[in-house]
Amino acid sequence: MHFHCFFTVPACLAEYFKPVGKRKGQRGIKPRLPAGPAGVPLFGHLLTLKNIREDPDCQELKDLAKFGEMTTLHLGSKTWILLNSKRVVSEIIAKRGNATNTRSPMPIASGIVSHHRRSLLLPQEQWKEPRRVMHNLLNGTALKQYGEWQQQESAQMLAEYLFQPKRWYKHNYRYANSVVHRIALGERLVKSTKELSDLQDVVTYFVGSIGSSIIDWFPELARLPRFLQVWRPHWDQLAEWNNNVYKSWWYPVRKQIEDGTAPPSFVRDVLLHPDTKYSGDDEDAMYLALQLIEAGSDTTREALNIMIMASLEYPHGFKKARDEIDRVCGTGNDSRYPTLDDMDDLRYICAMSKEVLRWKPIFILTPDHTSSEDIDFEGYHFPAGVGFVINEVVVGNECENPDEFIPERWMDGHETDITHGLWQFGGGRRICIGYRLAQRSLFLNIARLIQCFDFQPNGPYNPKFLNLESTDEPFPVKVTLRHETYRQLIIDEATRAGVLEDAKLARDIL
Ligand code: HEM
Repeated sequence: MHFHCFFTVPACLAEYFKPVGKRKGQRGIKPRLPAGPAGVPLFGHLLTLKNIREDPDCQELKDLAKFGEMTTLHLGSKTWILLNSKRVVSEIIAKRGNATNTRSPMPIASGIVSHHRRSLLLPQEQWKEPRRVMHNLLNGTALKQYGEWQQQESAQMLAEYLFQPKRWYKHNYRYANSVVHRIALGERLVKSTKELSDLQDVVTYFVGSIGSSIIDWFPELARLPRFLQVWRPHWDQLAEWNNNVYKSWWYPVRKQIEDGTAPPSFVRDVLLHPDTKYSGDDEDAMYLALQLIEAGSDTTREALNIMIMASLEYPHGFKKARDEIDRVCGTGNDSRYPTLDDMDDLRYICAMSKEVLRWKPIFILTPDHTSSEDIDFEGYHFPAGVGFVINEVVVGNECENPDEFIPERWMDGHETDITHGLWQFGGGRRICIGYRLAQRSLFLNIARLIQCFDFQPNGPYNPKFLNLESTDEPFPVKVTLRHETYRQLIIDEATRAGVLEDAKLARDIL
C-alpha cells in the first residue's frame, strides 16, 4: 500500500500541476511547441530564470535564444514562449494581439498584493475597463495639455541641475515623479520625503512580488482552503500597508474633487468625470490612478540615468546631438530651449531616446501576453493559456554592434515614432499606456540637458552596472555648465515657467 502511494502521489501531483503548454488545447489538439532546455520534474525551468536580474550581461537570456526565434519554458504549471526576434514579436504580440492580450493568474502579485486592481496584471476581462479609461493618456488633446506641464517641470529640472549639479540623479527623479503626479492627480509635487519614499517602497515591493512567490507559478494552490494558505499573512500584511499608502495619496485628491477645488487632472477630468461612465468603484479608481504614478516615475527616471551614462561613454554621439540642437535652437546668448514642437527637426535626439532604451533595456522581459485561444503559428500549436514573453535583451540586440550606443541606427525616417522597431514599451493591445508621455519626457530632457551641460565621470565606474534601482548616486558624474551664457537661459526659462524659486528650494526627495 505504502509502496503504491510512493509512486501515485508524485504522479498525481505532476498531472495536477502539468504546465498549460503540455495540455491539449481548446480544440482537443495536442500542443506542438518550439524547443527549449531540459527542465526538472514539476518545477520545469523555474531555476533557470531565478537569477537573471543579477547578471548585467543577461547571459542566460542570450543562451536561451540559441534554441531559435522562440524558446519554450515550463515554469511551474505555466508555460512561457520566449520571443527572441522582432519578427516573431510582431507576428505574435502585434498581429495576433486580439488573441494574446490576457495575463496568466498571479494570486500573489496581482491578487493579494494588488487587490486584483493593478491593470498591468489583470486578465483581459477585468483589464478592459481600466484600459478604456486610461486611453485618454494617448490622445492628442490630452498630450498637448500634459506637454505644457512637461515643459514646465523640465524648466525646473534644468534649474535644479544648475543650482545643485551634484544631485543630478535626484533631479531626474523629481522630474519624473512630479510630471506623472500632476497628470494623474493634478498638483505639482508637494509631498514630503516620507510620503515619497513610502510610494517608492510600494513600487519596489510590488515589482519584487512579481514572480517571487512559488504560488504565482502554481496558481492552483490558491484554491486550497484559506487556513491551509500559510503564505497569506505575509502577503496580506504587505497588501494592507500598500493600501494605506495609496489611501494617504488618494483621499485628499478625492476630497478636493468633491469640494470642487481640484485642479485639472486625469482623475478629475477623466476617471471620476461623469461623462466617462467609469464602472469601477472608489477602490478601483484609487489603484488605477496610483498605478500610473508608480509606472511612470521610475521608468522615466531610469531612462534619464541611462542617457547620462551614455553621454559619459559615447561623447561622440553627445557632440552630434549638441550640434543638431545648436543648429535648430541657436547658441549662447542667441539660444532658446528646445520644445516639443521641435521634435520633427531634432531627429537625432529622437533617435537617441530610442537608443537609450535599446542599449540598456529597463525591462529585460515584458509581462506575459497570454493567449485566450489556441494559436496555430508556423507549424506550432499553442494551447490557450500559454504566455508569450518578449526577450527584450535579445530582441534589442538584433542589430550590428549591439553593445555600442549608436543613435544613428534609428535614423530611418521613423525617429519620431518611439515604438517603431522598439519593443521596450511592450506591444499589441497591452502596449504601455504612457509611451507617448515617456517619449516626450525623454525628448525634452535629453535635448535640454545636452544643450546646457557637460557630463564627465567623477571617479571610477563600471558601465555595466547602472544601479538603476538605487536612489543614491548610481555612478559618479560631474555635471558642469557648458558655458556661462547658458546660466541666463536656464534662469530665464525657469522664471518664465514660474518655477525658479521651487528649483532653488531643491527639496530633499528620497
Ligand atoms: C521609459 C519609460 C517606460 C517604459 C520603458 C515602459 C514600459 C512598459 C511596459 C513594458 C509595459 C507592459 C506592456 C506589455 O505588457 O506589453 C507597460 C505598461 C504600463 N505602463 Fe509603461 N513604460 C514607461 C513609461 C510609462 C509612463 C510615463 C506611464 C504613465 C504615465 C506608464 C504607464 C503604464 C501603465 C499604466 C501600464 C499598464 C497598462 C495596462 O494595464 O494596459 N508607463 N509600460
